[in-house]
Amino acid sequence: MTVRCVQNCVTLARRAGTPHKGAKQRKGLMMRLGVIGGSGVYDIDGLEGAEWQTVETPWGAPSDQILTGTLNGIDMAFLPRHGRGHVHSPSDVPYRANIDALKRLGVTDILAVSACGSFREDMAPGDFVMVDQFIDRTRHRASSFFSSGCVAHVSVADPTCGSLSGKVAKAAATTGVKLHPSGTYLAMEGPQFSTLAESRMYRDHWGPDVIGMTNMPEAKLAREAEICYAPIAMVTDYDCWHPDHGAVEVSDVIRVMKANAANARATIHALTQDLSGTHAPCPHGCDTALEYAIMTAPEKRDPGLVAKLDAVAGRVL
Ligand SMILES: CSC[C@H]1O[C@H](OP(=O)(O)O)[C@H](O)[C@@H]1O
Ligand SMILES: Nc1ncnc2[nH]cnc12
Repeated sequence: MTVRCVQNCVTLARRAGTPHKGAKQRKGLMMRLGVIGGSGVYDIDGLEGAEWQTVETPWGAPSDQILTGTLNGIDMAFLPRHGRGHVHSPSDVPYRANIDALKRLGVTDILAVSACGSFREDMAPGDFVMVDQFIDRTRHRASSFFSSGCVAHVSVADPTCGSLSGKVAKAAATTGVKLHPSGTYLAMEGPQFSTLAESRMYRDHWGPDVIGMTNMPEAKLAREAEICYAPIAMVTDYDCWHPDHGAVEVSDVIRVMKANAANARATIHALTQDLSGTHAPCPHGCDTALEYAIMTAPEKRDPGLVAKLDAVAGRVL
């Protein structure tokens, strides 16, 4: 199935209280849970009415088709960040198309699953970290939907949704995995892993807890699209700073990733069992991030760019 410009249809259906087939009956705004699967997580099982949908966006094609359906009565939309078969390098993931496509499908909340290296002895391979801060060292990626012709500035002081992250943490805890409730993720450009000097500098002077290549600009774009975003980072290695572990090898990462992926799937299942299916107004304001963010006067806006922003910013344009 191909979805083109469905934003208005989705919004109208949700406001009219029309539940998605198989979804729980709801009062208020309907939740649709988006899951972005990282390395090792290319699908999720158990969806009722599962269908891989092609979604077109003004920002190009997303990483892959999007798997929709319901899980424990919750509307779901799953997108493998690197595509099935891991075809997109971290620098080339179409981050804007991915977030736009999820928004276009009516996603209100995103659980972002990622592999990461650790800078802390006590964050060991196999542990999960609820990331709540970022240091953005990416350099070659479009990091905003907005630009000249429609300028907007959203706050990313608190770049993740504390409310959704709390629910994800509770779900992850049911799997028995060791969970760290807070952590700072350094987003590097990649695709090479860090040099020893970089790894030591990050660890000794900058203070991040984990390192990965993909959560930026994803988190910033989710905020611009007014979607609650909860990243869960699954530790696969100690990066290269650790005297007992040496360089990061993909073979080691893949071995740990397989166990992590099973725990990620269990977390997603537990999360859907705990959700009501309603997206209550976000207490942190994620879903109103654009309220006062757009600076460009209406008569000065570029109509072409405004048209491209129909899904992510249609609420305020
Ligand atoms: C396979 S290790 C490097 C690779 O894994 C992570 O991807 P994701 O964040 O999508 O799980 C990391 O960021 C790198 O892209
Ligand atoms: N050490 C590391 N650095 C960057 N990305 C990673 N993904 C998994 N391990 C990583």
